[in-house]
Amino acid sequence: MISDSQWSWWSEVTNKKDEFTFQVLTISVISLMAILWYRSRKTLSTLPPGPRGVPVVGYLPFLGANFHHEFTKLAQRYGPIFKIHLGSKTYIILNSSDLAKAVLHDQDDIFANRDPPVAGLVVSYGGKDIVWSNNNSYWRNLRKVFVYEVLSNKNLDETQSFRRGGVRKTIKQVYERMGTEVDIGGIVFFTSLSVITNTIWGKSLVEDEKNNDVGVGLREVISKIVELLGAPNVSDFFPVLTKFDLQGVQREMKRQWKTMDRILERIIEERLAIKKDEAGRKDFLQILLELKQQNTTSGFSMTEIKALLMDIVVGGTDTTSTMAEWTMAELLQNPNEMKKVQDELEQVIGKNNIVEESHLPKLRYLDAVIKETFRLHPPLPLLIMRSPKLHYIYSAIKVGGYTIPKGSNVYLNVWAIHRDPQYWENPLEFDPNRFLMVDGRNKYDYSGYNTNFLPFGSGRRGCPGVPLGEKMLLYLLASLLHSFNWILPNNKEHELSDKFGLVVKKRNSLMAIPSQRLPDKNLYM
Ligand code: HEM
Repeated sequence: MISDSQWSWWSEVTNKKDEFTFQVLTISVISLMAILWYRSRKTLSTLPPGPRGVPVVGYLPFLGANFHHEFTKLAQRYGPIFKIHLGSKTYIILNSSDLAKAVLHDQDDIFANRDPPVAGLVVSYGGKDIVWSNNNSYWRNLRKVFVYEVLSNKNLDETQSFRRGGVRKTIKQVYERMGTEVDIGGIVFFTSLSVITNTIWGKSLVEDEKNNDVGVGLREVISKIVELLGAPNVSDFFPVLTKFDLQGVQREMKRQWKTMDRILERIIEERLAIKKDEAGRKDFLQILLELKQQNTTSGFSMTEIKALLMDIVVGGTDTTSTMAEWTMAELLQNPNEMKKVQDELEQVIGKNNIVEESHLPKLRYLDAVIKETFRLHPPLPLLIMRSPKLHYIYSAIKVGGYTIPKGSNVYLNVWAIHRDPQYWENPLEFDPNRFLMVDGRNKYDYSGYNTNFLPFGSGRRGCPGVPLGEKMLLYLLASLLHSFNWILPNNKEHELSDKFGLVVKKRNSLMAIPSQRLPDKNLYM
């Protein structure tokens, strides 16, 4: 038998061991908690700086209506990257070319999601289009088809005559109004709409007599859609309030979407009723319907076709016409530049000829003027908001040495980058020479490869409509400037202030008076 005394050493050791284990455990837990606390503090301390707001609403009450100006002022105080709380959401605002590169190029895949506004979801059939889909296989497929099968060089060449029709019609209309004040925004909008709809479905709603009222209505619908997409909406800042639709944005967008949807359905139905061999030359709609019938992986459903058409009509019309208006406004403000552009047109095209798309690659100075206008007035000054992919953990995403908090949205302040004296000498001066070729090479194109200049964004979410947008803009402006001389009305002050929205426009419409420039009046018919 073993006596109690024999066991006492064991019980002593065990007790001591327990005590030891307990101590080790306690130290481990405390250390672990300290490490976690330190790490969480470290993470917090690496969040970008930013203005303090008030509880619940954050910085909302202090932010003026022109977001791009406000963000630029805040960047001057807090530096090129700052965070801001608006309602229940956190936004990270990037204001430098290096930071743009970090997001658009170095971590492009991570930052290629969207956080669609309520209005965006309504107009895109619940996020079924390219603009508002997340970075997933559905979006990749839709975008691939759009870029390679719809907007290919071959298709753009084949649809050239449709665009020509739209522009020639405008020249005739302006000719009939020579000597009177013309609303430049109005005419360039109708022309862009006519050119876009011509390119998509071969005939223009604006020109077609039978559909005249539809053409006029369409302008209102598109303008309203773009306005609603850019309107600050309480439901976007406080998603829990979405069902109450306090400002009625969702309700109004549904109304506009229904009108557009009816128009698109009618056009598709009309097209389907025509036998394939009677449809004539291929426009975008024909290409999409044929892709649908092919039943391949790139085949489309009818909803996807409508969502894509919506992207093209809404995404292509307002941006292009806004840019055409800004360019005309800058040229009227800078008569020397206007003269240089018109001299070039005379040299390349001649006064006894009209502009054709084949002339466009030779119009170097006009191209530089348009790029300089894009620099000073990027139509989407904050691009379209990006969101980091959801599965990235809290501390994984870093930009400029700061942590991008989970669930935050990222705005790229292109407006600030385009006016930053670090990249642009005398940034507020209108000087197209910055965009002229040096040693046969142009430092800037629309790809956004050089992140000092990003009017179309860049990377995998950059604008896929560049080839069409660029062509339309050059063709339309070259035609208006070659056919007419333009002066400002005496009684109106000419100023270049802007008004924020998804597409930033001139605050006051540009009015100008055209006069005949070409000797032969047949060149206007
Ligand atoms: C002057 C003309 C235009 C300008 C300034 C412009 C500008 C832009 C910008 C800044 C973006 C966002 C890029 C980003 O988030 O990085 C964008 C996206 C987009 N644009 Fe354009 N755009 C123009 C014309 C067009 C045209 C003509 C089309 C259609 C034919 C078009 C279709 C789209 C689409 C579908 C997207 C969404 C891309 C995506 O999310 O993957 N755009 N555009």
